[in-house]
Amino acid sequence: MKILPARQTRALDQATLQAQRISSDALMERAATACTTWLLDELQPAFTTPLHILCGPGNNGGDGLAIARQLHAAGYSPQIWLLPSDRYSSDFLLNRQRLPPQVPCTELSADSLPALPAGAVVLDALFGTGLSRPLQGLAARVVQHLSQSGAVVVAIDVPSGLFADAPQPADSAVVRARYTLSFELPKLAFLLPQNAAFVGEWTVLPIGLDANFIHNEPVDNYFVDAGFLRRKLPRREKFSHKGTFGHALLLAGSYGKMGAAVLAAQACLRGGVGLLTVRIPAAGYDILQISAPEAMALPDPAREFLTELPELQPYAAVGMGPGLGQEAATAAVLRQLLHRTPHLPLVLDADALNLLATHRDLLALLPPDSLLTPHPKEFERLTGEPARDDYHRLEQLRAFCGQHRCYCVLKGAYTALGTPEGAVYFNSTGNPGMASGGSGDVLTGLLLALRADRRLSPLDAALLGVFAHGRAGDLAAAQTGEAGLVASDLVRFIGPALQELVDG
Ligand SMILES: NC(=O)C1=CN([C@@H]2O[C@H](COP(=O)(O)OP(=O)(O)OC[C@H]3O[C@@H](n4cnc5c(N)ncnc54)[C@H](OP(=O)(O)O)[C@@H]3O)[C@@H](O)[C@H]2O)[C@@H](O)CC1
Ligand SMILES: Nc1ncnc2c1ncn2[C@@H]1O[C@H](COP(=O)(O)OP(=O)(O)O)[C@@H](O)[C@H]1O
Ligand SMILES: [K+]
Repeated sequence: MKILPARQTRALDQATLQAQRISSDALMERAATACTTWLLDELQPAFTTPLHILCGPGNNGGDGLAIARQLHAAGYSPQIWLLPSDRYSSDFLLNRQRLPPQVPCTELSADSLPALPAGAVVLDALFGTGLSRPLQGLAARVVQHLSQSGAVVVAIDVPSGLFADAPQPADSAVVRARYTLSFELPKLAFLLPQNAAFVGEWTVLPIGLDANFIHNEPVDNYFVDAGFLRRKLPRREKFSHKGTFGHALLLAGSYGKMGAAVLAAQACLRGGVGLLTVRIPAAGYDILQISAPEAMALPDPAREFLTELPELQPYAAVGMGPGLGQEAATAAVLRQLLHRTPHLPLVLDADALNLLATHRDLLALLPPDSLLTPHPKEFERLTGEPARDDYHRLEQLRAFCGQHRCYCVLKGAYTALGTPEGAVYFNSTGNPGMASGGSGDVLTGLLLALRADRRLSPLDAALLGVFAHGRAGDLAAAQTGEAGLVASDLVRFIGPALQELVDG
């Protein structure tokens, strides 16, 4: 799915009206119907639940008024609270007129705020994508009142006060929603950790906006769901052989961190690689042979950390990083690797990234289309500059990928994949159960397998790997629970996660 900035959302609105020859109030009615249906199906309030709808002066408020009419028709008793304004949108005014007289409608003021008992349901339809400045005065007072109540807040389109695709000043008043119901496409704001407390659980409700316009509109940001990846992972042909899927080399492990090498190796094998060779320090030889017998071990002459780069000729892709440590001799191995692999697909993670950050001249040696997988701290070391906020970090991601012509997987909830062209793809799978040691090593191994598969472009390999890794986490958590999830569980579910992508 594409992620459209607020200004393009308005153009999409207009394109839909023209393409479908409908009036703007008919589109608003669709949006309201989608929200009302969600409320009745998912929230299932009792007829006695106090239902308050806060309406602003624009089309977001218009949505709120239309939802109120629909809820009234369904037998509920919503109460409307209007934010006074000197200018109302025409569809707001139309829906104000259409409101049955039995629906109570009160103008908000500092002395007239709704009483909100715990358990009341409040629909926040104050401001949506038309927010042009931070909330102040009465609107801010209403938001504060809402935050202090124990009400269940459902934001319509966007929590009021939250910009859909830009940061707001610290301490701005923003609605803290339990649920956010957004139309057609997700907003960038929903995907950033700094907004989690405002957005709550978000859902995208399809309202039939013009697919043609969406298809043709250039964007910087994408949300990757299963539909987005349909048919990107080819099935294994009947007469394929292990050479078809590539021979990967993994450089990983150090004394005390051999498990990282094992996890990455197992994940690479489950990722469908044709052959895997693992370069581990000598002390890891038995450990690897016993825990990943399908992999070939190529022990380093040194016992505890890597000191020598093996011959690279046989390999289709090289991964380096998990459990590596940051010894000077290992940095020298990374340097040799970068010098000798101008055209070999590379996956770099963990200490390989930390070594890049401390030996910054190495960054210039990165072969084009290299794939880096930092978590936010590793990314900060790579850029050498702390991000001001999550939006700034995204700009750093675009700049970094552009400057070094690389793909960079910035890990976390909604992992963000940056491309050399400056696009960012947000992943939709995964869960907090994956926030435990070793999950990243599994990702590295899986990505290495997909980069060794010459059938896949660098972008598709990265998208598929990140998605399947998170999906494996979701499948695993369904059995283990989130707290009980460990990285080896991810390995067990890589196969099923990839198979889902093949089967579509
Ligand atoms: N395509 C779609 O997805 C569809 C979208 N639909 C709905 O339309 C919504 C967008 O509607 P919208 O453009 O009328 O903007 P909205 O957010 O209601 O507010 C604008 C008004 O608020 C004012 N204002 C702004 N900031 C302010 C502030 N801080 N403090 C005070 N005032 C402030 C602003 O005034 P101004 O900035 O001009 O001074 C203007 O009067 C969208 O979120 C969705 O709910 C659906 O109905 C159909 C399909
Ligand atoms: N809250 C979360 N939701 C979804 N995925 C998560 C979450 N927390 C962590 N992950 C995923 O788990 C992995 C953790 O990687 P990393 O931080 O490198 O761990 P480690 O170094 O311990 O292996 C990443 O792929 C990340 O996207
Ligand atoms: K809103």
